[in-house]
Amino acid sequence: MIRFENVGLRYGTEPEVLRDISFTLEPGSFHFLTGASGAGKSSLLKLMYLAHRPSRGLITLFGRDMARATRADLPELRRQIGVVFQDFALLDHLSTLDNVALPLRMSGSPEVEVLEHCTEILRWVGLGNHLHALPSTLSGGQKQRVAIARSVINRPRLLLADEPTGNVDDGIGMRLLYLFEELYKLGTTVVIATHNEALIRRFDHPRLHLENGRLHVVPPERARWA
Ligand SMILES: Nc1ncnc2c1ncn2[C@@H]1O[C@H](COP(=O)(O)OP(=O)(O)OP(=O)(O)O)[C@@H](O)[C@H]1O
Repeated sequence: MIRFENVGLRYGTEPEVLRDISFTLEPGSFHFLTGASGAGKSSLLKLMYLAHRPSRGLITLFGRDMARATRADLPELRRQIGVVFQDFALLDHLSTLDNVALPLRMSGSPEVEVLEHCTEILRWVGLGNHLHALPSTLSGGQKQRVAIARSVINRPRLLLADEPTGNVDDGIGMRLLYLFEELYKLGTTVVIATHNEALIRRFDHPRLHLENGRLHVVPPERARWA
């Protein structure tokens, strides 16, 4: 699904933020991505989403060498990826429901299904009473839930989420993680960056841990009891 070989990333002329990163994510796997603030979690997710180009090394996504991907290839590749970044990237002029519906409408789903699925998922994330609200009228945690609903609505092949439970209480955080867990059970490859150790421990998944610019894969048992 994704393979990194000796990938490095630097911003401008600064020292590398990520160094010699090598790992493979098998299709249908679930990993947490951990590390201290500033360790490079968001940067790594952005490399996976092709929002940054690596300074060196090779990235293979969906079996394709990304060094050969052109700008014109990006939309089709990204359509297969659900993302929740920290800025949520909602479209301000669209309602909650219309934001969530975007991926389905772009893929040509029948409108009856679009409305049914979007309403159902928005109810699940606790926003059933905000279907027609504009993002500017929502709280940070509510916007985050809209972004999460949008990221999972079309069952992407790959789901990347950056601190998806950062602005919600633990009860809603668990609900959101179960949403990702359901997607994983349906075959989606999932990577979730989080600082929330309590939530991580409830799930039996390995973690990708970043420290000093390097990445270590920690198996589930150690991830659980570390
Ligand atoms: N666009 C950018 N330009 C320059 N430096 C950047 C940029 N984005 C991130 N950095 C730097 O790269 C390093 C890693 O940042 P990143 O946001 O990837 O870390 P993080 O692990 O996601 O942090 P947090 O947990 O606080 O969100 C930091 O030192 C940050 O200042």
